[in-house]
Amino acid sequence: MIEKTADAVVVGGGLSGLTAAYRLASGGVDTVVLEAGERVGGRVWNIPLPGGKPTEAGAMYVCASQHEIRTLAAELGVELFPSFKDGIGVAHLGGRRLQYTDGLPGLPHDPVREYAAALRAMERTEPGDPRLDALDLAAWRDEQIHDPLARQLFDCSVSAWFAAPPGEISFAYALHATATCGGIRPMLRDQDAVLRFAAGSQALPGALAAYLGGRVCLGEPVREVERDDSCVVVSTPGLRVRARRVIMAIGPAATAPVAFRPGLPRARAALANGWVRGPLIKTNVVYDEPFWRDMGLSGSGFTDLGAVPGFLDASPPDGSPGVLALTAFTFSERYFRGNPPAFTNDHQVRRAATLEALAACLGPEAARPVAYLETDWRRQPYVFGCQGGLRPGALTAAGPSPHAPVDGLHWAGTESADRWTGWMNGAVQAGERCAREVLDRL
Ligand SMILES: Cc1cc2nc3c(=O)[nH]c(=O)nc-3n(C[C@H](O)[C@H](O)[C@H](O)COP(=O)(O)OP(=O)(O)OC[C@H]3O[C@@H](n4cnc5c(N)ncnc54)[C@H](O)[C@@H]3O)c2cc1C
Repeated sequence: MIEKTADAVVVGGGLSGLTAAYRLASGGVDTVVLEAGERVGGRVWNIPLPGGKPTEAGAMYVCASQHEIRTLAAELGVELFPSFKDGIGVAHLGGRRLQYTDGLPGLPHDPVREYAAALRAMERTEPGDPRLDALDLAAWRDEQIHDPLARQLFDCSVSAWFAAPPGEISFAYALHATATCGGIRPMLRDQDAVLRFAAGSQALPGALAAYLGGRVCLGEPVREVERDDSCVVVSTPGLRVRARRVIMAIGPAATAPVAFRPGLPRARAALANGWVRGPLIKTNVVYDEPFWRDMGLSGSGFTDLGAVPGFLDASPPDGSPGVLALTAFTFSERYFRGNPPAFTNDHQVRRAATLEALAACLGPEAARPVAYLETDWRRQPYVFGCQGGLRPGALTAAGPSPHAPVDGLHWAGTESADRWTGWMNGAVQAGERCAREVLDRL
């Protein structure tokens, strides 16, 4: 067993942990980062396209009002560029292919109005009433929305925000999470024009890790966190680090395999027990070129064709090769509809259904990619799914300040963010908040 000492140890080398460690190390604090996997970045992960340019297996885009991540990227010289969005979008709904330039294409007015009214009602609801935490999002939806198409539009939106079934997410948690993004409509408006990282999003954790150098230890899964009055001892199978402060930069679900002595603080235990993991598969479909642009199409759209809820142009900045990125919500009823039971677990079946749906939107060329790259986030060790959220009751059980430091333990990770929780920006903001907490106390 190797023994080390440090002023601060950071558990988790995702964007949040690395941001915290970067701010601490820049402030002269002796810091060690312990990352379970063999790479940094966690849910931010570049994979190669044919020819070698990077694309993203996980998080990809940044919104204009996400100041924390944009400031950090600028500070480290990591370039962002406006994602391609010119041209016409395509929807495939109810067996019809519809084109649109703005809003919701050719859908009947009444369901769209009912959907929009529900979003406004959600925005107007004051959080804080504990009764709202007893409700799940699907129950609230059924109280507010009666038209089946309007319910489907609502489910599409909330699936994208939480990557989890509406029936499992607390309504109060949904209010909290969307409020951290400035509210529902500002959050949706912000996604009209997004930015992407020119060298793939993992360039940002890569730049942080390059600054930190030997302070980052890979392949070190933390199994035990022991604390007493004077210090905290963090152990992996081969390494023990004694420090004055620990930043846990892992999500609530990721704390389950870690033994805390004394036990996990009550509020954090409530979050860990109540966390719903986002079961999601991300796919990048690669073509020699973005052929849809020559057809005047933006390469973005949405469908009710099961395998492809939505897609967007994720080509590199020079537009070569052409890439369509899409996320499949493996929990959704729409995902299963019309597909065989093996669908979620059979790569070939998923590939065929995905290409068929893209061809229905963008024409037969979409069925002839040069590569089809899938990342199943249900199966990534140490990450525990995509965004996710809290089950009914968990927010109340966790109390008013679940992320407050306890006995030398600090809580980072995007799930603890005050701004844009669930997003990369939240990871950066929570990392910076924790670094300030530690700097104030050392
Ligand atoms: C498919 C997908 C698409 C997404 N798209 C976007 C997007 O377009 N824009 C956006 O802003 N966000 C997006 N997100 C969300 C974004 O990726 C996350 O909000 C952000 O990366 C979270 O960073 P984090 O550091 O908080 O957590 P993580 O990235 O989960 O990092 C935690 C790290 O801790 C490590 N770890 C876990 N347990 C231990 C342990 N016991 N010991 C040591 N290390 C441990 C993990 O290996 C991991 O590296 C997406 C996520 C996914 C999966």
